This record gives sequence, structure tokens and C-alpha cells, in this order.
Amino acid sequence: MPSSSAPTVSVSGVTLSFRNTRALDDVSIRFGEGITGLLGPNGAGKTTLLRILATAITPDSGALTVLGHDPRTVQGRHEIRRRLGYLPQNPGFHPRFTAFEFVDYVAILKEMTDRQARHQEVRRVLDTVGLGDRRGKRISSLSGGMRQRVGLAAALVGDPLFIVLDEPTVGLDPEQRLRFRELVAETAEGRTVLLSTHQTEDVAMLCRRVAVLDQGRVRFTGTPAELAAVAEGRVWSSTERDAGARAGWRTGTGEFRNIGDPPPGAQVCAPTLEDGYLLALGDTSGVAG
Ligand SMILES: Nc1ncnc2c1ncn2[C@@H]1O[C@H](COP(=O)(O)OP(=O)(O)OP(=O)(O)O)[C@@H](O)[C@H]1O
Repeated sequence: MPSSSAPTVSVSGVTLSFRNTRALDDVSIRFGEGITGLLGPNGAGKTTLLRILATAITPDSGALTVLGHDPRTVQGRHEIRRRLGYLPQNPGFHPRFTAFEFVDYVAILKEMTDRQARHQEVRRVLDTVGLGDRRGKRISSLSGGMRQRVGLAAALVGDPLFIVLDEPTVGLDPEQRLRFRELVAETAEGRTVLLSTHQTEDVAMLCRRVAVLDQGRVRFTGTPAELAAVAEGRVWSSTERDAGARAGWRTGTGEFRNIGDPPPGAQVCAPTLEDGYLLALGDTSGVAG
């Protein structure tokens, strides 16, 4: 994916299967500094791609570099891990850990051996995510939004250059989502962030670039505005459900919003990112870039 800055992550022809499931099929994507959104429905392969980039698993074939290092080599994996912040979908918090203990534990795994410097860093990242005054609280006693912030703090420890966030806004209420997005936007400065989500709102509000993944394949890469433009002239309203539409749904006004190829004389509407995303799913004609 072209970017205004040089790509820091480059994935080329990556394929990975789990038994009979091809989770990723010839995936190529490049991105640089700033936040790139990885949008896709459940089972699209987002987590699998993130886990590969986080050096947790290795693809069956294809090439990739992260910050100039190849995760297929031992040395490359080591170099990437030293510069990586990873918030997995289920961070596996030990419920009896306090926020401080959990982030400290992650800092130890990141080889921060100087206890005093490490504790200072743990306090810094907990302050960054607004949990400085809760650091002694057990994770089991924190709200979902606060737990996600503990996860983000753990991803930020050690000041990583590449941050991977796997569906970080799932389960958050609208206010928590806003707060979390703000935090991610602030921490993305000067870093490469890859954020997987199935919420187009996350992408619209946060991302400089976006890739759509569906059934293990890249269906689109570009800017959020370019993704919305995929639906230009392909969204129309009608009073009855339009059987010829690829998809249609009733809106708050009682009218139907349809996407696909509009019939002659249709009342065409301005497209949204969501329309572009829905059209990009499973539709590669003139879309993948
Ligand atoms: N460890 C595994 N063993 C077997 N199949 C797997 C494994 N991990 C993922 N898959 C399968 O690979 C496909 C892609 O899964 P993946 O979790 O990467 O998708 P996703 O886009 O992250 O979905 P979700 O939004 O539901 O997390 C799915 O069909 C999934 O069932």
C-alpha cells in the first residue's frame, strides 16, 4: 500500500493455512508511519496477519519485513520483538494481577532488566493511558474500557516503533471508544500502528490508510476517502426493498438504502465509508489497489 512515508512494514504474497482453512491467501500489503486500519468481517484473517507481523506465527509462504527485519529468521524476530508493542484480542490478563503488575510483567518479557528504570517506564505508560491512579487495582476490578487501557499500556511499554492492536475497541461503550481512539491517535505519532477492526467508524476517525481483508484476501487498499469513493454512484434510496441491490437495509427514515448497481432513474445518495467497505467485500473488480 503506498504511503506518504516510506513503508516500514512490507508483506508480499503471504499465505497461511490451518488444516483445511486458508486463513491468508497471497496477501500483499505495505504501510508506513501513522495508523493503518485493517478492516474485515469475522474470520477474514485479520488476527492471523497480525500474529504473523507480531512474530507469533510464521506463514507457509511469502516474504515480509518489519522495520527492515525478516521475522522468518531468529535474529529478525528478536529485532522486531524489541521494537514491537502488541495488544492481542484476548490479552490473557491474570485477574489477580494489578494493572502495575501486569504491565511490569510484560516489561520483564521485553527484557527490561533494570528494575528501577522498568518501574519508571511502567508508571509512565500507565499515566499515558490515564490509569496512573489505578495502578494498584486488581485487573478483575477494572471496567472493560480500563482493561483495554491496561492492554494498551502494556503494548506501549518500552516505547515501541511498531504497534499492533487487534480489535481494541470491541466491547467498549461509545464514550470508552472515543477515549480509546484519542489515546491511540496520540500514541501513533512517529510510529507505525496497525489496527484491526470490523468497525468502519474506527477507520474513519483514526486511520490514514485502510486495507480490507475478506476470506483471507486483500480486497482494497487506499485511504478511507478512497474506500468511500468505491461506492460513488452505487448507493440509492427507495421506498421498497430493491431486489436488484447487492444489499439493502431500512434506515431510520423508513426508506431503504441500497448498494450495488442502481436501476435507471434511481435516487442516488452520497456514499459513506461503510458503503464502500460493504461493496469492497467480495468484490475485487476495480477495487483492489
Ligand atoms: N489456530 C487456528 N486453528 C485453526 N483455524 C484457525 C486458527 N486461527 C484462525 N483460524 C481460522 O482462520 C480463519 C481466519 O481467522 P482469523 O482469526 O485470522 O480472522 P479474523 O479476521 O481475525 O476474525 P475475527 O474478527 O473473528 O477475530 C478463520 O476461518 C479461523 O477459523
